[in-house]
Amino acid sequence: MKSKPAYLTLLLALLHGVAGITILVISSWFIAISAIAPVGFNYVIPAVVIRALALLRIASGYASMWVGHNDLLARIAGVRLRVFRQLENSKITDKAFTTEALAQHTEELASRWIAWIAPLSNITFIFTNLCVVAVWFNLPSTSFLITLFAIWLVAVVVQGLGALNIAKRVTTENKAFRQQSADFLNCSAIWHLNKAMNNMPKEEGRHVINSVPSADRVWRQQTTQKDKALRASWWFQGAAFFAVVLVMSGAVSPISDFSYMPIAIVVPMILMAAPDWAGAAFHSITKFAQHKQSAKALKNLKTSPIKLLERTELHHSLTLSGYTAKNRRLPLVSATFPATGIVCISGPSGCGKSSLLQSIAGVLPSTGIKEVDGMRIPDGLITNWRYVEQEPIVLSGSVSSNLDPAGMGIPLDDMTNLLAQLGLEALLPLSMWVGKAGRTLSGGERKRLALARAILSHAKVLLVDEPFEGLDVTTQHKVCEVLNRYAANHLILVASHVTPSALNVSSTLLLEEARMDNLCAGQHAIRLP
Ligand SMILES: Nc1ncnc2c1ncn2[C@@H]1O[C@H](COP(=O)(O)OP(=O)(O)OP(=O)(O)O)[C@@H](O)[C@H]1O
Repeated sequence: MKSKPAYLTLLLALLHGVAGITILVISSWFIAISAIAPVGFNYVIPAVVIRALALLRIASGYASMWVGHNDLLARIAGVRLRVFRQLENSKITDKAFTTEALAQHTEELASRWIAWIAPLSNITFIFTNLCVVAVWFNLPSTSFLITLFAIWLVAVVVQGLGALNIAKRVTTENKAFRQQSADFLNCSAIWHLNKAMNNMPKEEGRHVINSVPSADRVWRQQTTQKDKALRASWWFQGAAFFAVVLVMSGAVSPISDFSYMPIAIVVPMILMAAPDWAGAAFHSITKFAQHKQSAKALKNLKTSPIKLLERTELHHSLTLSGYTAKNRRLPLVSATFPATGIVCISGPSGCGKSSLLQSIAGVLPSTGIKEVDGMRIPDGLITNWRYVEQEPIVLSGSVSSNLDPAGMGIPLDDMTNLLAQLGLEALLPLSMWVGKAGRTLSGGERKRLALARAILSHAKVLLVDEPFEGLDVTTQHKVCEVLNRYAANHLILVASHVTPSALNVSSTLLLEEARMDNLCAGQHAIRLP
Protein backbone atom coordinates (compact mmCIF):
# COMPACT_ATOMS: atom_id res chain seq x y z
CA MET A 1 0.00 0.00 0.00
CA LYS A 2 1.32 3.46 -0.89
CA SER A 3 1.66 5.58 2.22
CA LYS A 4 2.26 8.92 0.50
CA PRO A 5 -1.28 10.28 0.91
CA ALA A 6 -1.09 9.52 4.64
CA TYR A 7 1.94 11.79 5.06
CA LEU A 8 0.22 14.34 2.86
CA THR A 9 -2.80 14.21 5.19
CA LEU A 10 -0.51 14.79 8.13
CA LEU A 11 1.28 17.65 6.38
CA LEU A 12 -1.98 19.34 5.38
CA ALA A 13 -3.43 18.89 8.87
CA LEU A 14 -0.24 20.44 10.24
CA LEU A 15 -0.54 23.37 7.85
CA HIS A 16 -4.15 23.81 8.94
CA GLY A 17 -3.20 23.80 12.62
CA VAL A 18 -0.15 26.05 12.23
CA ALA A 19 -2.14 28.55 10.13
CA GLY A 20 -4.83 28.62 12.84
CA ILE A 21 -2.43 29.26 15.72
CA THR A 22 -0.49 31.85 13.70
CA ILE A 23 -3.73 33.72 13.00
CA LEU A 24 -4.41 33.67 16.74
CA VAL A 25 -0.94 35.00 17.59
CA ILE A 26 -0.85 37.72 14.92
CA SER A 27 -4.41 38.85 15.39
CA SER A 28 -4.10 39.12 19.18
CA TRP A 29 -0.92 41.13 18.80
CA PHE A 30 -2.57 43.19 16.04
CA ILE A 31 -5.57 44.05 18.23
CA ALA A 32 -3.29 45.05 21.08
CA ILE A 33 -0.97 47.15 18.97
CA SER A 34 -3.85 48.85 17.15
CA ALA A 35 -4.92 50.39 20.45
CA ILE A 36 -1.60 52.12 20.94
CA ALA A 37 -0.28 52.32 17.38
CA PRO A 38 1.52 55.52 16.50
CA VAL A 39 0.50 57.59 13.51
CA GLY A 40 1.77 56.01 10.30
CA PHE A 41 1.42 52.45 11.55
CA ASN A 42 0.85 50.19 8.56
CA TYR A 43 -2.41 48.32 9.27
CA VAL A 44 -2.50 46.77 5.83
CA ILE A 45 0.34 44.29 6.16
CA PRO A 46 -0.93 42.45 9.29
CA ALA A 47 -4.49 42.49 7.91
CA VAL A 48 -3.33 40.98 4.61
CA VAL A 49 -1.22 38.38 6.39
CA ILE A 50 -4.18 37.39 8.60
CA ARG A 51 -6.48 37.15 5.56
CA ALA A 52 -3.91 35.06 3.65
CA LEU A 53 -3.48 32.75 6.64
CA ALA A 54 -7.24 32.37 6.94
CA LEU A 55 -7.43 31.32 3.27
CA LEU A 56 -4.53 28.92 3.78
CA ARG A 57 -6.26 27.45 6.83
CA ILE A 58 -9.53 26.89 4.95
CA ALA A 59 -7.79 25.40 1.90
CA SER A 60 -5.52 23.11 3.91
CA GLY A 61 -8.48 22.00 6.07
CA TYR A 62 -10.51 20.91 3.06
CA ALA A 63 -7.49 19.42 1.30
CA SER A 64 -6.56 17.44 4.39
CA MET A 65 -10.11 16.07 4.65
CA TRP A 66 -10.18 15.19 0.96
CA VAL A 67 -6.77 13.51 0.88
CA GLY A 68 -7.41 11.88 4.26
CA HIS A 69 -10.70 10.31 3.23
CA ASN A 70 -9.32 9.09 -0.09
CA ASP A 71 -6.44 7.57 1.83
CA LEU A 72 -8.93 6.05 4.28
CA LEU A 73 -10.79 4.29 1.47
CA ALA A 74 -7.55 2.94 0.03
CA ARG A 75 -6.49 1.79 3.48
CA ILE A 76 -9.82 0.05 4.13
CA ALA A 77 -9.33 -1.87 0.89
CA GLY A 78 -5.75 -2.70 1.92
CA VAL A 79 -6.66 -3.85 5.45
CA ARG A 80 -9.57 -5.89 4.05
CA LEU A 81 -7.19 -7.65 1.69
CA ARG A 82 -4.89 -8.39 4.61
CA VAL A 83 -7.80 -9.85 6.58
CA PHE A 84 -8.88 -11.90 3.57
CA ARG A 85 -5.34 -13.22 3.23
CA GLN A 86 -5.30 -14.05 6.92
CA LEU A 87 -8.53 -16.00 6.42
CA GLU A 88 -7.41 -17.68 3.23
CA ASN A 89 -7.71 -21.46 3.46
CA SER A 90 -8.93 -21.25 7.01
CA LYS A 91 -12.19 -20.76 8.81
CA ILE A 92 -13.05 -18.53 11.76
CA THR A 93 -13.79 -20.62 14.83
CA ASP A 94 -14.99 -17.73 16.99
CA LYS A 95 -18.78 -17.34 16.74
CA ALA A 96 -18.65 -13.74 17.95
CA PHE A 97 -16.45 -12.78 15.01
CA THR A 98 -19.25 -11.73 12.71
CA THR A 99 -18.73 -9.90 9.44
CA GLU A 100 -19.85 -6.78 11.28
CA ALA A 101 -17.08 -7.24 13.87
CA LEU A 102 -14.52 -7.74 11.11
CA ALA A 103 -15.75 -4.62 9.30
CA GLN A 104 -15.61 -2.55 12.51
CA HIS A 105 -12.05 -3.61 13.36
CA THR A 106 -10.97 -3.10 9.75
CA GLU A 107 -12.28 0.48 9.74
CA GLU A 108 -10.70 1.19 13.10
CA LEU A 109 -7.34 0.08 11.71
CA ALA A 110 -7.70 1.90 8.41
CA SER A 111 -8.73 5.23 9.94
CA ARG A 112 -5.70 5.60 12.21
CA TRP A 113 -4.17 8.50 10.28
CA ILE A 114 -7.21 10.74 10.33
CA ALA A 115 -8.53 9.48 13.67
CA TRP A 116 -5.51 9.95 15.90
CA ILE A 117 -2.08 10.08 14.23
CA ALA A 118 -2.71 13.37 12.40
CA PRO A 119 -4.57 15.20 15.22
CA LEU A 120 -2.21 14.06 17.99
CA SER A 121 1.01 14.80 16.13
CA ASN A 122 -0.43 18.10 14.97
CA ILE A 123 -1.23 19.29 18.49
CA THR A 124 2.07 17.99 19.90
CA PHE A 125 3.99 19.78 17.15
CA ILE A 126 2.17 23.07 17.70
CA PHE A 127 2.43 22.93 21.50
CA THR A 128 6.16 22.10 21.41
CA ASN A 129 6.92 24.83 18.90
CA LEU A 130 4.88 27.43 20.76
CA CYS A 131 6.92 26.69 23.89
CA VAL A 132 10.21 26.85 21.94
CA VAL A 133 9.26 30.15 20.25
CA ALA A 134 8.03 31.61 23.55
CA VAL A 135 11.31 30.73 25.26
CA TRP A 136 13.35 31.89 22.29
CA PHE A 137 11.73 35.34 22.21
CA ASN A 138 11.41 35.44 25.97
CA LEU A 139 7.71 36.25 25.76
CA PRO A 140 5.99 37.34 28.96
CA SER A 141 4.23 34.48 30.83
CA THR A 142 6.13 31.77 28.94
CA SER A 143 6.34 29.68 32.13
CA PHE A 144 2.53 29.40 32.15
CA LEU A 145 2.58 28.06 28.62
CA ILE A 146 5.21 25.46 29.51
CA THR A 147 3.27 24.45 32.63
CA LEU A 148 0.10 24.03 30.60
CA PHE A 149 2.02 21.92 28.09
CA ALA A 150 3.20 19.65 30.90
CA ILE A 151 -0.36 19.42 32.29
CA TRP A 152 -1.64 18.58 28.81
CA LEU A 153 0.97 15.86 28.32
CA VAL A 154 0.21 14.22 31.67
CA ALA A 155 -3.55 14.49 31.08
CA VAL A 156 -3.29 12.89 27.63
CA VAL A 157 -1.17 10.02 28.95
CA VAL A 158 -3.50 9.41 31.93
CA GLN A 159 -6.56 9.69 29.70
CA GLY A 160 -4.93 7.30 27.19
CA LEU A 161 -4.20 4.67 29.84
CA GLY A 162 -7.79 4.85 31.10
CA ALA A 163 -9.09 4.72 27.53
CA LEU A 164 -7.07 1.56 26.87
CA ASN A 165 -8.79 -0.16 29.79
CA ILE A 166 -12.24 0.95 28.73
CA ALA A 167 -11.59 -0.02 25.08
CA LYS A 168 -10.68 -3.49 26.32
CA ARG A 169 -13.95 -3.71 28.23
CA VAL A 170 -15.90 -2.42 25.20
CA THR A 171 -14.36 -5.17 23.04
CA THR A 172 -15.16 -7.85 25.62
CA GLU A 173 -18.75 -6.66 26.09
CA ASN A 174 -19.20 -6.34 22.33
CA LYS A 175 -17.94 -9.87 21.83
CA ALA A 176 -20.30 -11.22 24.49
CA PHE A 177 -23.20 -9.33 22.93
CA ARG A 178 -22.47 -10.69 19.45
CA GLN A 179 -22.17 -14.20 20.81
CA GLN A 180 -25.50 -13.87 22.67
CA SER A 181 -27.16 -12.39 19.57
CA ALA A 182 -25.92 -15.25 17.37
CA ASP A 183 -27.19 -17.82 19.87
CA PHE A 184 -30.47 -15.97 20.27
CA LEU A 185 -31.12 -15.75 16.52
CA ASN A 186 -30.13 -19.36 16.00
CA CYS A 187 -32.85 -20.48 18.39
CA SER A 188 -35.54 -18.24 16.89
CA ALA A 189 -37.64 -21.29 16.00
CA ILE A 190 -38.05 -22.17 19.67
CA TRP A 191 -38.58 -18.72 21.15
CA HIS A 192 -42.16 -19.70 21.91
CA LEU A 193 -40.85 -22.31 24.37
CA ASN A 194 -39.31 -19.60 26.47
CA LYS A 195 -41.00 -20.00 29.88
CA ALA A 196 -40.84 -16.32 30.60
CA MET A 197 -42.99 -15.64 27.56
CA ASN A 198 -46.07 -17.27 29.07
CA ASN A 199 -46.12 -14.72 31.89
CA MET A 200 -45.37 -11.80 29.64
CA PRO A 201 -47.77 -9.06 28.65
CA LYS A 202 -49.02 -9.03 25.11
CA GLU A 203 -48.71 -6.11 22.74
CA GLU A 204 -51.36 -6.03 20.00
CA GLY A 205 -52.10 -9.69 20.70
CA ARG A 206 -48.44 -10.75 20.34
CA HIS A 207 -46.01 -11.69 23.05
CA VAL A 208 -43.11 -9.34 23.46
CA ILE A 209 -39.83 -11.21 23.64
CA ASN A 210 -37.99 -9.94 26.69
CA SER A 211 -34.91 -12.11 26.55
CA VAL A 212 -33.46 -10.30 23.53
CA PRO A 213 -29.73 -9.79 24.17
CA SER A 214 -29.14 -6.25 25.25
CA ALA A 215 -26.36 -3.99 24.01
CA ASP A 216 -26.78 -1.88 27.15
CA ARG A 217 -23.45 -2.85 28.68
CA VAL A 218 -21.58 -2.10 25.45
CA TRP A 219 -23.36 1.21 25.15
CA ARG A 220 -22.61 2.08 28.78
CA GLN A 221 -18.88 1.43 28.30
CA GLN A 222 -18.82 3.51 25.13
CA THR A 223 -20.61 6.36 26.91
CA THR A 224 -18.13 6.14 29.80
CA GLN A 225 -15.30 6.37 27.25
CA LYS A 226 -16.76 9.54 25.72
CA ASP A 227 -17.58 11.04 29.12
CA LYS A 228 -14.03 10.55 30.35
CA ALA A 229 -12.60 12.25 27.25
CA LEU A 230 -15.06 15.12 27.73
CA ARG A 231 -14.22 15.41 31.42
CA ALA A 232 -10.49 15.50 30.65
CA SER A 233 -10.99 18.29 28.15
CA TRP A 234 -13.09 20.27 30.71
CA TRP A 235 -10.33 19.94 33.30
CA PHE A 236 -7.80 21.07 30.73
CA GLN A 237 -10.01 24.03 29.88
CA GLY A 238 -10.23 24.88 33.60
CA ALA A 239 -6.45 24.72 33.94
CA ALA A 240 -5.98 26.97 30.90
CA PHE A 241 -8.45 29.58 32.19
CA PHE A 242 -6.88 29.45 35.62
CA ALA A 243 -3.50 30.14 34.03
CA VAL A 244 -5.00 33.14 32.19
CA VAL A 245 -6.45 34.48 35.43
CA LEU A 246 -3.05 34.11 37.14
CA VAL A 247 -1.31 35.90 34.28
CA MET A 248 -3.81 38.74 34.12
CA SER A 249 -4.03 39.25 37.87
CA GLY A 250 -0.28 39.25 38.24
CA ALA A 251 -0.73 36.92 41.22
CA VAL A 252 2.28 34.83 40.32
CA SER A 253 4.57 37.08 38.32
CA PRO A 254 4.22 40.77 39.13
CA ILE A 255 2.90 43.02 36.42
CA SER A 256 5.79 44.96 34.95
CA ASP A 257 6.12 47.57 32.25
CA PHE A 258 6.82 44.76 29.88
CA SER A 259 3.38 43.39 30.67
CA TYR A 260 1.79 46.35 28.96
CA MET A 261 3.56 45.78 25.67
CA PRO A 262 1.32 44.44 22.87
CA ILE A 263 3.39 41.25 22.67
CA ALA A 264 2.34 40.43 26.27
CA ILE A 265 -1.15 39.54 25.08
CA VAL A 266 0.08 36.66 22.92
CA VAL A 267 0.59 33.98 25.60
CA PRO A 268 -2.65 34.71 27.50
CA MET A 269 -4.56 34.49 24.19
CA ILE A 270 -2.88 31.17 23.36
CA LEU A 271 -3.73 29.90 26.83
CA MET A 272 -7.32 31.08 26.54
CA ALA A 273 -7.80 29.33 23.21
CA ALA A 274 -5.86 26.19 24.25
CA PRO A 275 -8.99 24.03 24.75
CA ASP A 276 -9.98 24.77 21.14
CA TRP A 277 -6.71 23.78 19.50
CA ALA A 278 -5.42 21.20 22.00
CA GLY A 279 -8.62 19.76 23.54
CA ALA A 280 -9.27 17.40 20.61
CA ALA A 281 -6.31 15.30 21.81
CA PHE A 282 -8.46 13.72 24.54
CA HIS A 283 -10.89 12.32 21.99
CA SER A 284 -8.08 11.31 19.62
CA ILE A 285 -6.37 9.31 22.34
CA THR A 286 -9.56 7.24 22.83
CA LYS A 287 -9.46 6.49 19.10
CA PHE A 288 -5.90 5.31 19.61
CA ALA A 289 -7.10 2.97 22.39
CA GLN A 290 -9.84 1.54 20.16
CA HIS A 291 -7.33 1.10 17.36
CA LYS A 292 -5.06 -0.87 19.67
CA GLN A 293 -7.93 -3.16 20.64
CA SER A 294 -8.96 -3.73 17.01
CA ALA A 295 -5.39 -4.52 15.98
CA LYS A 296 -5.17 -7.02 18.85
CA ALA A 297 -8.54 -8.57 18.02
CA LEU A 298 -7.59 -9.10 14.35
CA LYS A 299 -4.15 -10.42 15.31
CA ASN A 300 -5.64 -12.93 17.73
CA LEU A 301 -8.45 -13.94 15.40
CA LYS A 302 -8.96 -17.65 15.99
CA THR A 303 -9.03 -19.67 12.80
CA SER A 304 -8.51 -23.26 11.93
CA PRO A 305 -6.60 -24.04 8.74
CA ILE A 306 -8.12 -25.75 5.73
CA LYS A 307 -5.50 -27.56 3.70
CA LEU A 308 -6.18 -27.38 -0.03
CA LEU A 309 -5.13 -30.21 -2.32
CA GLU A 310 -4.43 -29.90 -6.03
CA ARG A 311 -7.01 -31.05 -8.57
CA THR A 312 -7.40 -34.78 -8.25
CA GLU A 313 -8.55 -36.63 -11.37
CA LEU A 314 -10.31 -39.97 -11.02
CA HIS A 315 -9.83 -42.37 -13.94
CA HIS A 316 -10.28 -45.84 -12.49
CA SER A 317 -11.27 -46.12 -8.86
CA LEU A 318 -11.55 -44.54 -5.45
CA THR A 319 -10.61 -46.93 -2.66
CA LEU A 320 -11.18 -46.48 1.05
CA SER A 321 -9.53 -48.79 3.59
CA GLY A 322 -10.42 -48.65 7.27
CA TYR A 323 -11.62 -45.14 6.54
CA THR A 324 -13.76 -42.77 8.61
CA ALA A 325 -14.03 -39.20 9.84
CA LYS A 326 -11.47 -38.46 12.55
CA ASN A 327 -12.57 -38.13 16.18
CA ARG A 328 -16.08 -39.46 15.54
CA ARG A 329 -17.22 -42.81 16.86
CA LEU A 330 -18.28 -44.18 13.51
CA PRO A 331 -17.83 -47.50 11.70
CA LEU A 332 -14.75 -47.89 9.54
CA VAL A 333 -15.40 -48.17 5.83
CA SER A 334 -13.47 -50.29 3.35
CA ALA A 335 -14.84 -50.00 -0.15
CA THR A 336 -13.91 -49.43 -3.78
CA PHE A 337 -15.90 -47.02 -5.94
CA PRO A 338 -15.85 -46.89 -9.74
CA ALA A 339 -14.79 -43.74 -11.66
CA THR A 340 -18.31 -43.14 -12.97
CA GLY A 341 -21.85 -43.94 -11.88
CA ILE A 342 -23.99 -43.35 -8.83
CA VAL A 343 -23.27 -45.03 -5.50
CA CYS A 344 -25.92 -44.69 -2.86
CA ILE A 345 -24.81 -44.52 0.76
CA SER A 346 -27.58 -45.53 3.10
CA GLY A 347 -28.04 -46.42 6.72
CA PRO A 348 -29.87 -45.30 9.82
CA SER A 349 -29.85 -41.72 10.95
CA GLY A 350 -26.63 -40.81 12.71
CA CYS A 351 -24.67 -43.76 11.29
CA GLY A 352 -22.20 -41.37 9.64
CA LYS A 353 -23.28 -40.85 6.02
CA SER A 354 -22.66 -37.10 6.03
CA SER A 355 -19.41 -37.50 7.95
CA LEU A 356 -18.15 -40.02 5.41
CA LEU A 357 -18.96 -37.75 2.43
CA GLN A 358 -17.35 -34.77 4.16
CA SER A 359 -14.16 -36.66 4.92
CA ILE A 360 -13.93 -38.02 1.36
CA ALA A 361 -14.23 -34.44 0.05
CA GLY A 362 -11.63 -33.30 2.59
CA VAL A 363 -13.98 -31.02 4.52
CA LEU A 364 -13.35 -33.15 7.63
CA PRO A 365 -10.07 -34.77 8.65
CA SER A 366 -10.07 -38.54 8.40
CA THR A 367 -8.39 -41.71 9.60
CA GLY A 368 -7.61 -44.65 7.34
CA ILE A 369 -6.51 -44.74 3.73
CA LYS A 370 -8.02 -42.94 0.72
CA GLU A 371 -6.58 -43.92 -2.66
CA VAL A 372 -7.38 -42.50 -6.07
CA ASP A 373 -6.27 -44.74 -8.98
CA GLY A 374 -3.94 -46.49 -6.52
CA MET A 375 -2.34 -43.23 -5.25
CA ARG A 376 -2.74 -42.40 -1.57
CA ILE A 377 -4.40 -39.02 -1.01
CA PRO A 378 -3.60 -37.10 2.19
CA ASP A 379 -6.14 -35.12 4.20
CA GLY A 380 -7.18 -31.80 2.69
CA LEU A 381 -9.91 -30.20 0.63
CA ILE A 382 -9.79 -31.61 -2.91
CA THR A 383 -10.38 -28.57 -5.05
CA ASN A 384 -12.20 -30.23 -7.94
CA TRP A 385 -14.47 -32.52 -5.89
CA ARG A 386 -17.65 -31.07 -4.42
CA TYR A 387 -19.56 -31.84 -1.28
CA VAL A 388 -23.17 -30.62 -1.55
CA GLU A 389 -24.37 -30.01 1.99
CA GLN A 390 -27.59 -31.24 3.55
CA GLU A 391 -28.32 -27.62 4.48
CA PRO A 392 -26.50 -25.66 1.79
CA ILE A 393 -25.07 -22.20 2.10
CA VAL A 394 -26.73 -19.61 -0.10
CA LEU A 395 -25.00 -16.26 -0.58
CA SER A 396 -26.82 -12.96 -0.27
CA GLY A 397 -26.72 -12.08 -3.93
CA SER A 398 -28.20 -12.85 -7.32
CA VAL A 399 -28.96 -16.36 -8.58
CA SER A 400 -26.05 -16.14 -11.01
CA SER A 401 -23.59 -15.04 -8.31
CA ASN A 402 -24.69 -18.07 -6.31
CA LEU A 403 -24.09 -20.37 -9.25
CA ASP A 404 -20.69 -18.90 -10.06
CA PRO A 405 -19.44 -17.49 -6.74
CA ALA A 406 -15.78 -17.64 -7.78
CA GLY A 407 -16.46 -15.76 -11.05
CA MET A 408 -15.18 -18.56 -13.27
CA GLY A 409 -17.14 -17.25 -16.22
CA ILE A 410 -19.70 -20.06 -16.39
CA PRO A 411 -21.93 -19.40 -19.44
CA LEU A 412 -25.31 -17.97 -18.47
CA ASP A 413 -27.06 -20.36 -20.87
CA ASP A 414 -25.63 -23.35 -18.99
CA MET A 415 -26.96 -21.91 -15.76
CA THR A 416 -30.42 -21.27 -17.20
CA ASN A 417 -30.68 -24.73 -18.78
CA LEU A 418 -29.58 -26.54 -15.64
CA LEU A 419 -31.98 -24.56 -13.43
CA ALA A 420 -34.82 -25.49 -15.81
CA GLN A 421 -33.79 -29.17 -15.74
CA LEU A 422 -33.87 -29.08 -11.93
CA GLY A 423 -37.33 -27.50 -11.92
CA LEU A 424 -36.00 -24.17 -10.69
CA GLU A 425 -37.63 -21.94 -13.32
CA ALA A 426 -38.97 -19.84 -10.44
CA LEU A 427 -35.41 -18.64 -9.82
CA LEU A 428 -35.11 -17.12 -13.29
CA PRO A 429 -34.00 -14.60 -14.46
CA LEU A 430 -30.48 -15.21 -13.21
CA SER A 431 -30.19 -11.61 -12.03
CA MET A 432 -32.87 -12.28 -9.40
CA TRP A 433 -31.80 -11.39 -5.87
CA VAL A 434 -32.19 -14.35 -3.51
CA GLY A 435 -32.45 -12.28 -0.34
CA LYS A 436 -30.19 -12.28 2.68
CA ALA A 437 -28.46 -15.70 2.80
CA GLY A 438 -31.19 -16.98 0.47
CA ARG A 439 -33.84 -16.79 3.19
CA THR A 440 -36.58 -16.31 0.62
CA LEU A 441 -35.85 -19.73 -0.90
CA SER A 442 -37.49 -22.95 0.24
CA GLY A 443 -35.39 -25.80 1.62
CA GLY A 444 -35.82 -27.78 -1.62
CA GLU A 445 -34.84 -24.78 -3.76
CA ARG A 446 -31.71 -24.20 -1.71
CA LYS A 447 -30.69 -27.85 -2.14
CA ARG A 448 -31.17 -27.78 -5.91
CA LEU A 449 -29.40 -24.42 -6.21
CA ALA A 450 -26.39 -25.91 -4.38
CA LEU A 451 -26.50 -29.02 -6.57
CA ALA A 452 -26.56 -26.83 -9.70
CA ARG A 453 -23.58 -24.86 -8.35
CA ALA A 454 -21.58 -28.07 -7.88
CA ILE A 455 -22.47 -29.46 -11.32
CA LEU A 456 -21.68 -26.17 -13.09
CA SER A 457 -18.21 -26.18 -11.51
CA HIS A 458 -17.58 -29.46 -13.40
CA ALA A 459 -16.70 -31.29 -10.20
CA LYS A 460 -14.87 -34.52 -10.89
CA VAL A 461 -16.61 -36.25 -7.99
CA LEU A 462 -19.96 -35.17 -6.54
CA LEU A 463 -20.73 -36.01 -2.93
CA VAL A 464 -24.37 -35.16 -2.43
CA ASP A 465 -25.98 -35.18 1.00
CA GLU A 466 -29.73 -35.95 1.11
CA PRO A 467 -30.63 -34.38 -2.26
CA PHE A 468 -34.21 -35.70 -2.22
CA GLU A 469 -35.16 -34.54 1.26
CA GLY A 470 -38.23 -32.31 1.13
CA LEU A 471 -38.81 -32.72 -2.62
CA ASP A 472 -42.08 -33.87 -4.18
CA VAL A 473 -42.01 -36.94 -6.42
CA THR A 474 -42.00 -34.97 -9.71
CA THR A 475 -39.10 -32.81 -8.59
CA GLN A 476 -37.22 -35.86 -7.25
CA HIS A 477 -37.59 -37.32 -10.73
CA LYS A 478 -36.06 -34.20 -12.32
CA VAL A 479 -33.12 -34.28 -9.89
CA CYS A 480 -32.60 -38.01 -10.67
CA GLU A 481 -32.42 -37.28 -14.40
CA VAL A 482 -29.81 -34.57 -13.87
CA LEU A 483 -27.74 -36.86 -11.61
CA ASN A 484 -28.06 -39.80 -14.05
CA ARG A 485 -26.74 -37.66 -16.91
CA TYR A 486 -23.83 -36.34 -14.86
CA ALA A 487 -22.95 -39.84 -13.64
CA ALA A 488 -22.23 -40.94 -17.22
CA ASN A 489 -18.80 -39.27 -16.87
CA HIS A 490 -18.42 -38.72 -13.16
CA LEU A 491 -18.62 -40.50 -9.83
CA ILE A 492 -21.55 -39.41 -7.66
CA LEU A 493 -21.91 -40.55 -4.06
CA VAL A 494 -25.40 -39.90 -2.75
CA ALA A 495 -26.17 -40.12 0.96
CA SER A 496 -29.88 -40.60 1.25
CA HIS A 497 -32.66 -42.24 3.20
CA VAL A 498 -34.72 -42.47 0.02
CA THR A 499 -33.63 -43.91 -3.30
CA PRO A 500 -36.10 -42.90 -6.02
CA SER A 501 -36.59 -45.59 -8.63
CA ALA A 502 -35.62 -43.09 -11.35
CA LEU A 503 -32.08 -42.90 -9.96
CA ASN A 504 -29.67 -45.19 -11.83
CA VAL A 505 -27.85 -46.55 -8.81
CA SER A 506 -24.87 -48.72 -9.74
CA SER A 507 -24.24 -49.94 -6.16
CA THR A 508 -25.21 -49.26 -2.59
CA LEU A 509 -23.00 -48.90 0.43
CA LEU A 510 -24.89 -49.71 3.60
CA LEU A 511 -23.44 -48.11 6.72
CA GLU A 512 -24.37 -49.73 9.96
CA GLU A 513 -24.95 -47.81 13.12
CA ALA A 514 -21.81 -47.47 15.16
CA ARG A 515 -22.27 -49.18 18.49
CA MET A 516 -19.99 -48.80 21.45
CA ASP A 517 -19.50 -52.58 21.78
CA ASN A 518 -18.65 -52.87 18.06
CA LEU A 519 -16.10 -50.12 18.34
CA CYS A 520 -14.56 -51.59 21.47
CA ALA A 521 -14.42 -55.07 20.06
CA GLY A 522 -12.54 -53.92 16.98
CA GLN A 523 -14.26 -51.68 14.48
CA HIS A 524 -15.96 -53.36 11.59
CA ALA A 525 -15.43 -52.74 7.92
CA ILE A 526 -18.13 -52.56 5.32
CA ARG A 527 -17.59 -53.54 1.69
CA LEU A 528 -19.62 -52.68 -1.32
CA PRO A 529 -21.77 -55.60 -2.41
N1 LIG B 1 -19.90 -31.59 14.40
C1 LIG B 1 -19.84 -32.78 15.00
N2 LIG B 1 -19.00 -32.96 16.02
C2 LIG B 1 -18.89 -34.15 16.64
N3 LIG B 1 -19.62 -35.21 16.30
C3 LIG B 1 -20.47 -35.08 15.30
C4 LIG B 1 -20.64 -33.86 14.59
N4 LIG B 1 -21.57 -34.03 13.63
C5 LIG B 1 -21.96 -35.30 13.74
N5 LIG B 1 -21.31 -35.93 14.72
C6 LIG B 1 -21.44 -37.33 15.14
O1 LIG B 1 -21.34 -38.13 14.02
C7 LIG B 1 -22.46 -39.00 13.96
C8 LIG B 1 -22.82 -39.15 12.50
O2 LIG B 1 -23.36 -37.96 12.03
P1 LIG B 1 -23.74 -37.78 10.51
O3 LIG B 1 -24.36 -36.44 10.35
O4 LIG B 1 -22.56 -38.09 9.71
O5 LIG B 1 -24.82 -38.93 10.34
P2 LIG B 1 -25.84 -39.18 9.16
O6 LIG B 1 -25.82 -40.63 8.91
O7 LIG B 1 -25.55 -38.30 8.01
O8 LIG B 1 -27.18 -38.74 9.86
P3 LIG B 1 -28.54 -38.26 9.18
O9 LIG B 1 -29.02 -39.39 8.33
O10 LIG B 1 -29.42 -38.04 10.37
O11 LIG B 1 -28.20 -37.01 8.43
C9 LIG B 1 -23.54 -38.37 14.80
O12 LIG B 1 -24.31 -39.34 15.45
C10 LIG B 1 -22.76 -37.58 15.80
O13 LIG B 1 -22.57 -38.36 16.95
